[in-house]
Amino acid sequence: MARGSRKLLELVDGLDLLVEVRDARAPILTASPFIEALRSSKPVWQVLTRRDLADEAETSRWISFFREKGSEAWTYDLRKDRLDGLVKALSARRPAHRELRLAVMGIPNVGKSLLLNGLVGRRSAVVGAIPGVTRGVSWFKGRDFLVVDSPGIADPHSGASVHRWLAWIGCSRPEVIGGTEVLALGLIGLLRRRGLWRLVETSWGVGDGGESDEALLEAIGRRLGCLVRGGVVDLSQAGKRLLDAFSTGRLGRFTLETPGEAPPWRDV
Ligand SMILES: Nc1nc2c(ncn2[C@@H]2O[C@H](COP(=O)(O)OP(=O)(O)OP(=O)(O)O)[C@@H](O)[C@H]2O)c(=O)[nH]1
Repeated sequence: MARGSRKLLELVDGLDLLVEVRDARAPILTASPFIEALRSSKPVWQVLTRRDLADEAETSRWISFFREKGSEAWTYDLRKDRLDGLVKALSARRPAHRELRLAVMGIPNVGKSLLLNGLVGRRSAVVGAIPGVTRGVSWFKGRDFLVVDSPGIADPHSGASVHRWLAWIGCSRPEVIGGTEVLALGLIGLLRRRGLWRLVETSWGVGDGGESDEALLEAIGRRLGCLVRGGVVDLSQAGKRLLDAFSTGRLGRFTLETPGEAPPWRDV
């Protein structure tokens, strides 16, 4: 087991609550199996980040889905929203004689740091060791709660398909699954299969006329001026521009999973 996960596991006993961060555009894909295993021993609340990048109606469905399963659930644009609702709900859980102790957890790059900052304000208010709770971790003080800093935990057992989907939404690096161009071609296939090509067409005016994925990547490169000497398209640069624009929401909002339906990345 990775050192970070082991440390967290030791910590969990001393915590009252876990706040799991997931990406609103793919809440099942970005779940952490490590946290799932702790669900029977600790309450787990969900925070779906990147509300601003996901389809609004789908996000409402996901929030209802989690609440129906008995978990508190919230969604935020962590770059802009105030976290008043979540902070109030956490404060209401404060035990009588001490602060509530919680951890913000999740896979890498889902927004844990921004959430922690939003919960505790400026991060300077570090609290010392808490008796009976593992040493060597940092605690930050919120209004009625203490939050422990924790590393991102990637699932060590997840396969190439999961990494590919995570990379498409910016939660894994392209190098992990074969490089920018391969990843971009895979994304083009996904956009076409799922009726999302309209995002590219609306933003960049590149239509899908039934040509190959490679030809579409070349058309994007040409449209964006990703050219090398002799007017040849730099496919790697074109792929990077497509991946960046999709994952950061510059092509528009999307959600890749629907509650109650089998996650699409399982079959690919
Ligand atoms: N648009 C948007 N971007 C977000 C949101 N939440 C996080 N981000 C962006 O996502 C990136 C990762 O956010 P972090 O808070 O660093 O994520 P993390 O989970 O702490 O990352 P690790 O430390 O790598 O595990 C940053 O570029 C954030 O600005 C959100 O709600 N909306």
